[in-house]
Amino acid sequence: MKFKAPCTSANLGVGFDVFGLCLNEPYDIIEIKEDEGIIIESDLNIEQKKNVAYVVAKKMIEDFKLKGVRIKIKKGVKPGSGLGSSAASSAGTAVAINELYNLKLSKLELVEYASLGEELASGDKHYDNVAPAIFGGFTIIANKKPLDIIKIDVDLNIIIALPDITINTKKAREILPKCYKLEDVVNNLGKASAVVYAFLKDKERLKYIMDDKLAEPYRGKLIPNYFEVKNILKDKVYAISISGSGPAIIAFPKEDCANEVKEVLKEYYGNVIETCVGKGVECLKN
Ligand SMILES: Nc1ncnc2c1ncn2[C@@H]1O[C@H](COP(=O)(O)OP(=O)(O)O)[C@@H](O)[C@H]1O
Ligand SMILES: N[C@@H](CCOP(=O)(O)O)C(=O)O
Repeated sequence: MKFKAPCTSANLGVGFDVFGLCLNEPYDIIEIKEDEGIIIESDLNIEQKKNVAYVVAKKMIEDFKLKGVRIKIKKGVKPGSGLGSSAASSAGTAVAINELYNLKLSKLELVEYASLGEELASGDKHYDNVAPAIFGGFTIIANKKPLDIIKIDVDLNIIIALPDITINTKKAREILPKCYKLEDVVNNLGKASAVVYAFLKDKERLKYIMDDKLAEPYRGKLIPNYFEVKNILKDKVYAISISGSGPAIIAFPKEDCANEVKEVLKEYYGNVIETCVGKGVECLKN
């Protein structure tokens, strides 16, 4: 069987560890078949037990007493880009094993299995990439225990800039403060609520994505020219922000400004991807 496992953009500015958006591309291609034990082949230069796909497969095989799997992963985006590269492989593996062995797990259960990969990759069980990778669309982690995810279908043009540096999510989490000022927390609460409304009814209010006080002030400095580019583009986009922990930047261009936004991002960062909202992991071949 063959699956498309999409990249995702977490946080969307003010929704740290809560908001996530599935992208139509880039994506991993995951091929799976029955085998003895666990065999992971990937184009990453890491031993198989360090591959997020391994920990997800191991737990599912133990829990359901399965024979085993051979999984081949072709990466669509390099790890440490801020586009949920590890989540794409984790989510793709969970969905692929579910389909191969006809386990009939719910999406919430699949997100729980996939989150084991995120724990390995970033040292923290954050669900904001694996949730949209499995559900598609825009997702909200409403509660972690028990896990409750809200999915909203959205339709938006997206431009991603991929600066040519790597930011390790684990390290980008470690540089964040352990305590915040109440006014900063209140700022994000109000604006995150408005972003949900924006996705449902009023795109103009996506502008609140751009006012994050919890992560961007600390992480923006790690991305060359980030604040300058954000300032140049702020009136040509509904919103622009760091994607996940960066360095990728996600922009939602206004309808008549897409080319201009693309050109500015190209000029600063070279590598630009135009895409739209994705549907989550999809089976390409049975
Ligand atoms: N299948 C995989 N795909 C991507 N990264 C993986 C995979 N397996 C293990 N990793 C590890 O996960 C880490 C990348 O995760 P992270 O820094 O969160 O980047 P990203 O935001 O791209 O997921 C790297 O240390 C990488 O080696
Ligand atoms: N909420 C997480 C999201 C990390 O996303 P990634 O794509 O950079 O792995 C965080 O901001 O740490």
